[in-house]
Amino acid sequence: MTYKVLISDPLSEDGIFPLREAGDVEIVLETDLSKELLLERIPDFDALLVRSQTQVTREVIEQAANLKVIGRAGVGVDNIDLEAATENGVIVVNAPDGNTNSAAEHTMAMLTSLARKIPQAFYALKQNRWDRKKYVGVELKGKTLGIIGLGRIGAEVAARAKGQRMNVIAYDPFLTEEKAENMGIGYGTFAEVLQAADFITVHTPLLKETKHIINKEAFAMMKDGVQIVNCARGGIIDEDALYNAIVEKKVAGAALDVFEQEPIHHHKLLELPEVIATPHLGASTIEAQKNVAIDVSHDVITILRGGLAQSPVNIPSVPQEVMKKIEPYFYLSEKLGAFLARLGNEVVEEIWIYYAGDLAEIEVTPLTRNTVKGLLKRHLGDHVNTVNAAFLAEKKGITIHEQKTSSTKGFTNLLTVETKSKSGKRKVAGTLLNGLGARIVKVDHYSMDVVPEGHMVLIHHKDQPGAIGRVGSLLAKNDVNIATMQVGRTEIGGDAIMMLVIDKQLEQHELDQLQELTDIYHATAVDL
Ligand SMILES: NC(=O)c1ccc[n+]([C@@H]2O[C@H](COP(=O)([O-])OP(=O)(O)OC[C@H]3O[C@@H](n4cnc5c(N)ncnc54)[C@H](O)[C@@H]3O)[C@@H](O)[C@H]2O)c1
Ligand SMILES: O=C(O)[C@H](O)COP(=O)(O)O
Repeated sequence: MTYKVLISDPLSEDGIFPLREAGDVEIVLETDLSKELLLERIPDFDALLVRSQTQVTREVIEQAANLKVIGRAGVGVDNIDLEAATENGVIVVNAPDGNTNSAAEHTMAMLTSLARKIPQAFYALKQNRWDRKKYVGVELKGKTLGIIGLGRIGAEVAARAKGQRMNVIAYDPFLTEEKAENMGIGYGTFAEVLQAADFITVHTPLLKETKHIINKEAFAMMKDGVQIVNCARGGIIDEDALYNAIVEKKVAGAALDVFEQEPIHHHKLLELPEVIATPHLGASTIEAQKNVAIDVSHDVITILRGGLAQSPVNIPSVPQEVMKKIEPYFYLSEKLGAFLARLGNEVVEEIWIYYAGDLAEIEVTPLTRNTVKGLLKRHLGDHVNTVNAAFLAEKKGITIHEQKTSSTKGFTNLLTVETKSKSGKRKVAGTLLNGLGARIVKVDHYSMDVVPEGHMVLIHHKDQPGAIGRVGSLLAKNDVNIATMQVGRTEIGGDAIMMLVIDKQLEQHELDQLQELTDIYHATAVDL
């Protein structure tokens, strides 16, 4: 199988070597695609790799019939419609660490340039103006830097600003006084940081809650002559409010790497001499581009080959050590879900997934999603995956319960899946036998020992002499070879089940014939 990967923004050639070296990946490099061309091309691709330029809208995602993964070689995913990706089962991955250092260094470069008016002085010099009086700056030493958003980049900026002997004060919803103290910086509320700072730098993502957090009211709280840096996202600062605050001399200067609409043309903020700017260059270093391209390429290949991503954005990430523990149960969980889906045609209303033994000791949410995926796939097809399984179940009105129990029934690990529909409950349980792989060990209240794969027939019958023979003869007459057979009963002469593994898929008329046999109540074909 060859996976087709479209790279639609410029990515480091040195960084995409994992894709180049993969024998099962075909890369198509087409940057600067118009919206129309992207829509035309996208249905052919299994993966899309972007930076911040390509707008991966709902329309693009819905058009992308084969798309499994969108890789963002960088941090911000505001150019990707995450909701649409999740709904359509497309995994989004990013490279959150690879450009942190570059973005922090760029912020410091902007801060220093702002304080010393370096770009303005350089521009004057280029125009043959030797103007030493006009470009007198201020020192950073002893000034207070207010940081809004103390994540990866904010924290790196804080460390560097301390090196410049600045006082640092920060606000972040996850920052406590104690944490700030350990980092050797001050802690403040949003308002306190704005009030205390000589320079303010923002390092939050652009979210509903952070859109225009630096607005008219925020500027009013700041010191007169404050200087602002934004190397995070346009839209965190209200550009109109910033423009007015500069014109009114409330703000002495601003350094902007990002804008509300990019790319910008003839932006009014650039007409102000107090504003310096770069065209979204925070992550534009050889090192950062190589790092993010490597990280995202690895994740994209892993996902295409059915593995779990290191940095997923629209599904919770699973730490490596947890992944190692749950991976062996992945196959079993999906097969149990799929088995139950084929047991009946009733509308499932609720699903319970019980984890016992070794399974009760580990993080099981990914297994729950995988079980639900197995269950939904019968009717929803390959469109269902671990990203959208829970979402689709909810849409279909299925409530999912996940529970850890101590009831192992003598197994070292036991995964039990139960569904409830109007006509009652159905149950299947499975285990992973050391060295022998997955087994179904219970169907409803009957004990079993069956490998969950291939073509199976589950037959409910009356425990009577001859019932098994009649089934065997009929299948033989239809040239159906039986690979294995298991029989379970509750009491002698009572209800019983046969579970047959056969070498071919049964036709409907063969199933009908089985059901017509004496003492046979019902036969269900389960093809896994
Ligand atoms: N200019 C560039 O080229 C460039 C490069 C890399 C990253 N970025 C951008 O920089 C920003 C930060 O990236 P990061 O990797 O540090 O992200 P991060 O997720 O590590 O940190 C973001 C922090 O913002 C905090 N936050 C969220 N809402 C907040 C609020 N209302 N007030 C205060 N803090 C809030 C979060 O708690 C988190 O700690 C992102 O917007 C990212 O897209 C830009
Ligand atoms: O969010 C990011 O990683 C930065 O804004 C970098 O964006 P870019 O990859 O388009 O330079």
